Amino acid sequence: MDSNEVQDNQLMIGGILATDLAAQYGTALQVYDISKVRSQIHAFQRVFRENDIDYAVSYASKAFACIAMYQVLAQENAHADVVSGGELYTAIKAGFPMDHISFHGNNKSREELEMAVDNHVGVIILDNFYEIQLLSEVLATKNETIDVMLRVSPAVSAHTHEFIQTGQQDSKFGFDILTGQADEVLQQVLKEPNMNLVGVHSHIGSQIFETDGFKIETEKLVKLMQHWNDDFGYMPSIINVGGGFGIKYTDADHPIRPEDFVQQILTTLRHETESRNLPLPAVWIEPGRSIAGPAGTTLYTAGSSKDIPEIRKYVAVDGGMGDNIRPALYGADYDAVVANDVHDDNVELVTIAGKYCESGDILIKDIELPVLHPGDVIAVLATGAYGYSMASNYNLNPRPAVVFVENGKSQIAIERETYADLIHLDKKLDI
Ligand SMILES: Cc1ncc(COP(=O)(O)O)c(C=O)c1O
Ligand SMILES: N[C@@H](CCCC[NH3+])C(=O)O
Repeated sequence: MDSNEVQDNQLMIGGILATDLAAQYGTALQVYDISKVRSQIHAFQRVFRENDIDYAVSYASKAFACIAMYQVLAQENAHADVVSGGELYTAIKAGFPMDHISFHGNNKSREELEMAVDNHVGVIILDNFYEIQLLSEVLATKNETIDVMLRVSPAVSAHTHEFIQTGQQDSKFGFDILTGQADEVLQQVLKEPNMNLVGVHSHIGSQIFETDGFKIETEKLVKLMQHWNDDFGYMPSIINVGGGFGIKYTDADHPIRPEDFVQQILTTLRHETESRNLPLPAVWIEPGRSIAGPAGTTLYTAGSSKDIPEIRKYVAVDGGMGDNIRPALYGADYDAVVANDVHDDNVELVTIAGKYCESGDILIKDIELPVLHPGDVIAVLATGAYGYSMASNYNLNPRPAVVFVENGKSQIAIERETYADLIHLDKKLDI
């Protein structure tokens, strides 16, 4: 952990004592140090500028989105990709510039497409043939035109958990290159009178540590550009390489910096386009985890414990799989500190369990922490991506509050759900 974040053995987040945040807002609490969000966006933007390549840093909303997050993204001139009417609605309510939105999804509904067209989103990323038919009808009815990209599946198997691989040939996303679907869709879309094809998209997966997959992906996209130009007279002006840059969760992870993945992609792109005598396209990226993940910390309060001699000591916290499903879903590992006692020689091996009625509700298995007492604040680190955004109300537990901190100031971004919120859609039976 960054030593600047510890003062007098106390964890600081964005210049504020974590224990003060816990006391002020309660736990479980999702905290974002917004300066980290900003600086990662800047780092991505800098790489493009240094390489003199036209770009968009399009944050993948699915990692974590709320009105305040879209406001920060807009302040930093980032784009955003949305994958649902709900994400689009939230961006609209935040006043996010619609021309900076890319609309993704492998089964967009007619209503979602109408919403995207009515709000003039920047680009719709087409994923399947049915969607083209729907969008074509929507555009004709409304007499509108829109920019589109084609999502292709490049047959790159990234080295990551199989649940979060997406670029392999056997994937539900995008048009397959190898079987000729990508060529077929290209010809179809070029004939669509109301669609303006601006580029090609692919995404190979998430939490990737090796650069090889991105290099192969870029080579394949350039090869596809050349093939489309030679055989169909179409040259994409944008290639969107998706996201997936891996981050450090524990000391076992040794990722390169997220912006260094982009440098590798740009170096490959320049080499490939020059050797084929092709124009350099603009490059769009869609980082989610690398922007939101390291900026997030979840604060919990330690409660009960159960010591099974010679077997394991469990310490339970006031959250768990409802606010972070990743350990249960992917076997994901996290690191944690005791916010009110970061460095202490008196440590013990414990397992941090959640409060949900599920044996698999374990946040961290076997971690050495200073001896815990009820009331201690445990901070689980790097929880900013796919934590709150995948949260549930399992066991009818309210979802935590989300707080943004920066330069010593904190502000609620999402209120803690109340019990009343939990039942606000319920109807009493009258039969
Ligand atoms: C199409 C697309 N773009 C971007 C992302 C963001 O990926 P990550 O959060 O790993 O950067 C995802 C998620 O895997 C995705 O499916
Ligand atoms: N939810 C996944 C990533 C999903 C990526 C979406 N395409 C995770 O937590 O790692």
